Amino acid sequence: MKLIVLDRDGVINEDSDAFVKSAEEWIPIPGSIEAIARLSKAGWTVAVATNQSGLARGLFDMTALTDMHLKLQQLVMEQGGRVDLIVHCPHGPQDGCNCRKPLPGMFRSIAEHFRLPDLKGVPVVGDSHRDLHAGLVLGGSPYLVKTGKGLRTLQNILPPGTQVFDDLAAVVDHLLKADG
Ligand SMILES: O=P(O)(O)OC[C@@H](O)[C@H]1O[C@@H](OP(=O)(O)O)[C@@H](O)[C@@H](O)[C@@H]1O
Ligand SMILES: [Mg+2]
Ligand SMILES: [Zn+2]
Repeated sequence: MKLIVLDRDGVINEDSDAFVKSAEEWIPIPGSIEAIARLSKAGWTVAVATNQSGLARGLFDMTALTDMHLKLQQLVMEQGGRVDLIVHCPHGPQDGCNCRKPLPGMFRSIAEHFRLPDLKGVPVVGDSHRDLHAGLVLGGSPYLVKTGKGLRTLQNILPPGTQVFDDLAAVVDHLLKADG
């Protein structure tokens, strides 16, 4: 199974230090929607794993989050692709959950959803260290993009084997070329 796991804010859509709180604020990064559709059409299964502490912080509610994800799905479907699974951590930093990246809970859920024992070799694309670390626990291959918080993340040591690309579109170009 050709599975990829994407972080959301800063990889698919523009991030904000003020959080992305509504569908109106949810703006795709140029090329990302088309990149997801290209993966889909090439037979890849696309999952998203996103920390959404804004829920715990009371900055937005589940209706707003659902609207953001419907917008994502709609835009990708208009390009002939689809997002197969979106999982989110609704908790805040102090809630002690096991799903908030860098903890691997969401990645375990994704593996279970697709009946996989782990995520060995599955590309995990993020803009923050926590995205890369969470995926590594199950054997994911880390990809850092320079969008979102990526340039900041690049200032510090990256997990061994991390591949760095300008954006999600460049990651997808690389993966589809390797697909042959
Ligand atoms: O990049 P993903 O995981 O898709 O989502 C990140 C967002 O949930 C927010 O995560 C927050 O981190 P804290 O939750 O406050 O540590 C901040 O970094 C916000 O700027 C950011 O929008
Ligand atoms: Mg992010
Ligand atoms: Zn959580």
